[in-house]
Amino acid sequence: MAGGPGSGKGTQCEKIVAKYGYTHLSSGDLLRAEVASGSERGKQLQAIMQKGELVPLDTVLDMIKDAMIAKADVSKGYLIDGYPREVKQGEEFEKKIGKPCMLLYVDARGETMVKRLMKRGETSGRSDDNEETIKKRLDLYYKATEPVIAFYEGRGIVRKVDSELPVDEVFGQVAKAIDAL
Ligand SMILES: Nc1ncnc2c1ncn2[C@H]1C[C@H](O)[C@@H](COP(=O)(O)OP(=O)(O)OP(=O)(O)O)O1
Ligand SMILES: Nc1ncnc2c1ncn2[C@H]1C[C@H](O)[C@@H](COP(=O)(O)O)O1
Ligand SMILES: [Mg+2]
Repeated sequence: MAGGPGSGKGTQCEKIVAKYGYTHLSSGDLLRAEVASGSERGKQLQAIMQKGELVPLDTVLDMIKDAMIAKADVSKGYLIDGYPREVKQGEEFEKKIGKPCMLLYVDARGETMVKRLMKRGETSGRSDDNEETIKKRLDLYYKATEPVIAFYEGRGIVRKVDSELPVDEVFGQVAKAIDAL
């Protein structure tokens, strides 16, 4: 699952899990759980996320790998949200874990994403849902993460959905892409 901050990745993942039963792993959620644990590593991660920067590749890949292994016996398939955030992360995933069968690209305009995150910030409790950090996350998305989409387009596995539409209509496009797998 790829898309900018606030594009609707988490929203669509919830609906995918409800319909298809895949194991949803969100790199952001895994990192926030580590922060919430109060560990020393969590404190370092919090400082990075608060600035809208990316945490080190090894940290996030190890967390995803451990979470995948923990569900290996029961999983019908994995839905990974928020990873890869840069091309190098995609390459390392393939070396250490395997090749993805599809990249769902949740596409929304920058202005839409900012509006959604400012609104979400009223209730989310996420320390990175503030104007300054949102701007940094968006800039980093365009610089580091958009090239990931081009990388997988070269493999023919990108399916783009229009996340300017209402949630259920976006999900209609998502379901069509998954059903064609
Ligand atoms: N299609 C949509 N139309 C209107 N609002 C939407 C739509 N999809 C999501 N939202 C709302 C729900 C949230 O309050 C907010 C951000 O959605 P969310 O799914 O949390 O984004 P995300 O997971 O891509 O962001 P992040 O990368 O910050 O975690 O926008
Ligand atoms: N794949 C990732 N690599 C580095 N840093 C990450 C990754 N996924 C999440 N993060 C950090 C940086 C993000 O701004 C925050 C929040 O992630 P989100 O997907 O928006 O919940 O976590
Ligand atoms: Mg999310």
